[in-house]
Amino acid sequence: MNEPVVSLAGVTRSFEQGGVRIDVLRGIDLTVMPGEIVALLGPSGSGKSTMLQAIGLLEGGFGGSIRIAGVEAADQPSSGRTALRREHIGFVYQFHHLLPDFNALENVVLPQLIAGTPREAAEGRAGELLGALGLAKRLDHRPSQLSGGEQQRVAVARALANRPALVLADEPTGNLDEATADKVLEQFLQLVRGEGSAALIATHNERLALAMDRVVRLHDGHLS
Ligand SMILES: Nc1ncnc2c1ncn2[C@@H]1O[C@H](COP(=O)(O)OP(=O)(O)OP(=O)(O)O)[C@@H](O)[C@H]1O
Repeated sequence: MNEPVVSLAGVTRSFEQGGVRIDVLRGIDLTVMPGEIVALLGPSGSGKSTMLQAIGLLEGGFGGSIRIAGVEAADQPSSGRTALRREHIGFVYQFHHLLPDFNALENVVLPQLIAGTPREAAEGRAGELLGALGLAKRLDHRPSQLSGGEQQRVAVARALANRPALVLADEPTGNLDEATADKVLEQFLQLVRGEGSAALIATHNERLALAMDRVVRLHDGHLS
């Protein structure tokens, strides 16, 4: 049987603010299988970003078990968690976080070079991904020379560049107008499906969530 790309068991996270403790995640269980696209819904402040940070191994402070590709993150030293993240996970945020001094192609090439891909292959892959997202004529544009929707599409290509088994997306179209958001999300889903990656996508948009394979809801620190 296939191994889950991520499995969470009893994941907890609390924050202390001004002497008050807030239990944001109170025992999250979730399994995502290879290629599965899951929508993460929940009201503002329910902990969607916190949950994605847990899975992305970007921060500590979480209780419970987080397994990425079968490996228990808590058993790993910091270098092991970084390696797990680099090897298996791609991120798309609400804001693109592209490097402003590099053009679209370079922004997608760079993470591949860091991962050890030869330049020619990295450029070929970046060109293909950006082409699939309709950006073939924008390769040499810097982020400031791109529209918001185009910037997010470059961020999508960058997230997929190293062929991650899992893409984590935190409101990836949250700062776009509705029509652009729909289009970008549709292209994002199509590309992720084509690549065979799994994805966990936090969104407020119930309608867009229905285009995904499964919907999970975060409420009062629990998933349903
Ligand atoms: N570093 C922190 N210190 C204290 N409290 C925090 C911290 N990070 C998050 N929180 C709190 O945890 C709760 C969940 O925040 P989170 O950003 O995960 O929610 P969200 O569901 O992603 O919200 P939104 O949909 O508005 O982006 C919020 O009440 C927030 O104030």
